[in-house]
Amino acid sequence: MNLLEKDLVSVAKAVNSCSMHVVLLPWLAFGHILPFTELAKRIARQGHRVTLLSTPKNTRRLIDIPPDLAGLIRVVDVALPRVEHLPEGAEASIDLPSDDLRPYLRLAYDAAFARALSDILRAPEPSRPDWVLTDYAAYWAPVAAARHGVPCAYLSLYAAAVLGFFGPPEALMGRGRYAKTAPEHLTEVPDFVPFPTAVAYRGHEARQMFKPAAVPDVSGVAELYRSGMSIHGSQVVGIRSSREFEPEWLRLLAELYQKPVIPVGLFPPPPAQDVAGHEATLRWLDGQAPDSVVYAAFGSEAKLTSAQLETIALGLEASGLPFLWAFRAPSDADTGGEGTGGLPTGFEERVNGRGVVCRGWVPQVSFLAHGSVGAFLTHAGWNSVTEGLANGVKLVLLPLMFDQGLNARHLVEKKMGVEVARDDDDGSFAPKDIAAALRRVMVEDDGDEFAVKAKELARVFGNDEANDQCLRDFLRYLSEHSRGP
Ligand SMILES: O=c1ccn([C@@H]2O[C@H](COP(=O)(O)OP(=O)(O)O[C@H]3O[C@H](CO)[C@@H](O)[C@H](O)[C@H]3O)[C@@H](O)[C@H]2O)c(=O)[nH]1
Repeated sequence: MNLLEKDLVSVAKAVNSCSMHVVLLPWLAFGHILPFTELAKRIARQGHRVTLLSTPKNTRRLIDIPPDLAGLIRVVDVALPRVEHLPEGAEASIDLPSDDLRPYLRLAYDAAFARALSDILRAPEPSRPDWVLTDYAAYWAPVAAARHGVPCAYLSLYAAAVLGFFGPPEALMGRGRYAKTAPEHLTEVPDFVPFPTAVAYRGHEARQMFKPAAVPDVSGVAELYRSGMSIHGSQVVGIRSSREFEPEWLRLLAELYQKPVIPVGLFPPPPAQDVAGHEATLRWLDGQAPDSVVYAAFGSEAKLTSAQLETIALGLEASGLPFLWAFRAPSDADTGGEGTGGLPTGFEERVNGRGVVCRGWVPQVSFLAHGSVGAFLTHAGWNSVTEGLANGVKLVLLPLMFDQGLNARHLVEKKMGVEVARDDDDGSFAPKDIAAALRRVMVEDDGDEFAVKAKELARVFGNDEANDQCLRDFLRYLSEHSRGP
C-alpha cells in the first residue's frame, strides 16, 4: 500500500460509513480550482469524504481547508511533468504569458492527472471512490472511472444557458447538424431552443473564437470536444445554477443530454477570513457611502491589452463615481508592445481619493460583500457573476472571452445587468460607453429598478440554505446511484 492509499484509508475510517467518497477533478485555472474547493467544503459539510486533485503550487496558493473539515477533505498534489514550451513553474492558466500556451498545460495535465486518478480508482476498500465529479478538461475521466466500476458526474461551472446554446454533447464534439464549425453558427439562437431568447454570441466574439491558433493543439483534444466527451460519458450533469435563475434552460439541457441535469446551487464563497495587506482598502471602503462604489475586476484568465485597460481607466474616471479596481497588468506590457502599463498618464493622481487601484490578487468576495460597493464592472466570468448576485450588487457587463458573452446576454435578458455598448464589428468600446453603463445603474436608475432587483437577487442567490438544498438534492441522486458494494 503506498502513502496515498494509507492516508485515504485512515480518512475513510474516521468517518461515517454511510457517507460517500467523491473525487473532484478541477481544471488548472483559478476560476475552476476556487469553485471546486468551495464545493468540496460544502460536500464535506454534508458528511461526505472528498478527494480534491490539484498541483502543489495551486494547493499552496488557493486551497485552504478549515481544520474542522481536514478529516473529510484530502487534497492530493499531482506534480506536472516537464513539457517543452510550458513555462517553468506554470501550474494554472494564470501563469501562462499567452493563451496560445494553453495546449501545453493541457498536455501536462492529461499525462499527470489521468495517472493520479487511476491510482485513486485502484485504491482498495474503503477508500475506493463512489463517484468521480469532473470538470470539462478531464475528458478521459468517465472512461477511466467506468473501467473501475465507478460512476462519473460532470460538474458544469458554466450556466445551463451556455451549455444549452451549444446543444447536445455530439455538437460539442463537432458532430451532427448542430456542430458549431463556423462563426455564423455562434451568432444565431439554434432552432432546438424552444423559447425566445437573446442568448447568442456577437459577431466579434464569434470571430475571435474561430481565430486560428498560433500553435497547434499539442494536447490533441480541443476544449469544446473535452466538454462534449465528459458530458457524454457521465451518468448525471450537475450545473452551478439554480431553478429560480434558469428553469427553461435546465429543462432543455435534460432533453438535449437525455440524462439527469441537476442544479447544484450557486455556492458563492464566503468573504475571505484573511484580508492581510488589504486593510487600507477596506478602511477606504468603510469611509464611502452605502452602495456608492463601483468595484471593477476582470477575473483571472482574460488578458487585457494596455489600450483596453486605458479605456477602462478613462471610463471609470469619466463616470465621476467612486471606484475600486482590481488591476492586472496588461498582456502586452512585457512583450515589446506599445504598452503604457495600462493606466493613462496622471490617472492615479487625478482620481486620488475617489478611486483606488489595487494591484495583485485581492479578496474579491470581501470587497463585493462590503456595504459600500453598489455595482460591479465585470467580465461576466461565472464565478464573478455568482459572487456579485449573491452580494446584491448591480452588474455592469464587459464580456471578454469563453462563456462570458452568453452570460452577459442572458443576464441582460433577465434584467439582471446592463452590458457596455460595443462596436459590433471589432468589439471595441470607448470610455464614454463604460461611463454611460455605470451611470445608468448608479445614477439614472429610475425608481431604483436595478437597486431593488439586485437586493431581491441577493435574497435568492445568497441564500445559503437554498443553495445547500440544491446540493443535497444532487448528492441524494449520487447516493442513490452509487456504485454497489
Ligand atoms: O484578484 C482576484 C481575482 C479573482 N478572484 C477570484 O477568482 C475568481 C475568478 O473567476 P471568474 O470571475 O469566473 O473569472 P475567470 O477566472 O476568468 O474564470 C474562468 O472560469 C469561469 C468558470 O468556468 C468562466 O465563467 C470564465 O469565463 C473563465 O474565464 C472569482 O472567484 C474571484 O472572486 C479573486 O479572489 N481575486
